[in-house]
Amino acid sequence: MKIVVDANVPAAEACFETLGEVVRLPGREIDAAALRDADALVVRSITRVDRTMIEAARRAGSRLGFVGSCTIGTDHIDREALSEHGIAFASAPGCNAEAVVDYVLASLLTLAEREGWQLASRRVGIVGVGNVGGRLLGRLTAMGIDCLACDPPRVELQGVGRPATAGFVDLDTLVDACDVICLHTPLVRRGPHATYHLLDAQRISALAPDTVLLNAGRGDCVDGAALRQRLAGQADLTAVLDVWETEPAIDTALADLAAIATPHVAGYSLDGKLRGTHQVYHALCRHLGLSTRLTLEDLLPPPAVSRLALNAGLAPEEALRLCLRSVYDVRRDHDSLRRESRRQGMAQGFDACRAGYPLRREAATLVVELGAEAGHLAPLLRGAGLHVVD
Ligand SMILES: NC(=O)c1ccc[n+]([C@@H]2O[C@H](COP(=O)([O-])OP(=O)(O)OC[C@H]3O[C@@H](n4cnc5c(N)ncnc54)[C@H](O)[C@@H]3O)[C@@H](O)[C@H]2O)c1
Ligand SMILES: O=C(O)[C@H](O)[C@H](O)COP(=O)(O)O
Repeated sequence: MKIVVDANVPAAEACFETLGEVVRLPGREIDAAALRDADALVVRSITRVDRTMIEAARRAGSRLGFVGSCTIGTDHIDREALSEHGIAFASAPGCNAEAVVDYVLASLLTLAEREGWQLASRRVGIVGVGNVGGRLLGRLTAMGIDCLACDPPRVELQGVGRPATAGFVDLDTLVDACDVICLHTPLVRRGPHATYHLLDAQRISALAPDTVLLNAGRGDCVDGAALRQRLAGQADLTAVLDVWETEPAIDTALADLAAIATPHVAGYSLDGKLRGTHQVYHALCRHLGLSTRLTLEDLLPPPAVSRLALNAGLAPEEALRLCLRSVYDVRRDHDSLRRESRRQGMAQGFDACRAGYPLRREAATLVVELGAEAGHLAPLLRGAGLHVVD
């Protein structure tokens, strides 16, 4: 059994060599020829597994029977074509959702520090309330932050056994009423809830001055040219962009105008990536009728920083910023994209930052000890997802 695996999939040998021969290839170079004698393909989101590729592989005699994507997003996969060719598919729902929420909190706390405001004074609008948006809503609400949510497909599906959507609003209401807008929608090109350019030129021009717009869903959900125009012309918005149109050759002018610009790494915690690999390994074992031998715990090392002790003297948001930065500092990712895109050009710099991504863990891996005088920090820190012990 031959399994072709994207070179950026961590722990691929540990997982997939228990099932067959593993062949590693750069994700952007995996094509039909690479699949000629493959039984399974394991990718992340940069390999386009489309009809042309699948049909060319089949014409070349490929016996490909399984495709797995170790990611949440699946817009790079033509699932209809896979199913027509009898190829099983699995993705990794929710795998890196906690990491994306860490990214959002780290970004908002960084902006608040830079611009001199408090997160507690802002109303946050969340668009797309699935694994990522739902966790974000949960953490922000637990932190006492005022939130609005928008998810029309979820509202349509509500009923027995589905999470409540009472209080959800439509997108224009959310855009009107929120100081911070966080996009966590998948890329859907067609249909009643299409998200392609969900934030189009009209909605971008309707954003109130001082709005923070954060996109960690998919780049195509925002009209990048319209956003660039607004940022260049009025300079009254703050953009936090992790995802972009035309990655990795993204709009350099837009990246320069964004307050925080990162190379599609919001979900790049080690925990999130390994969870993605493990979910796909699990699915491939099931597909082959085999039992799994490895648990996620077998793959995860202990965190480099696991404990922090806080005493009196820190304001609540300052304490939270300090704790989150000890697990993840978004400024490092922003700086490395600036540096590498200048050094190597945007497309190569973008991919280099991702391929050489430093070790990052999730907020939940940090234990925060609070001294007797710091007990009042507990609700905010716990709400933000940290493991607090008094
Ligand atoms: N930047 C990153 O590193 C990163 C990491 C993980 C996921 N993502 C992206 O974020 C997306 C969301 O992730 P998730 O795990 O929450 O997915 P999910 O499928 O659990 O949730 C997506 C939610 O968006 C909603 N939605 C769909 N169309 C909508 C619309 N028109 N308006 C409002 N809401 C809409 C869905 O109903 C669903 O509740 C993924 O599809 C992926 O593209 C990016
Ligand atoms: O969809 C996802 O899970 C995320 O966008 C994920 O972080 C993508 O990672 P990549 O495929 O870019 O390595």
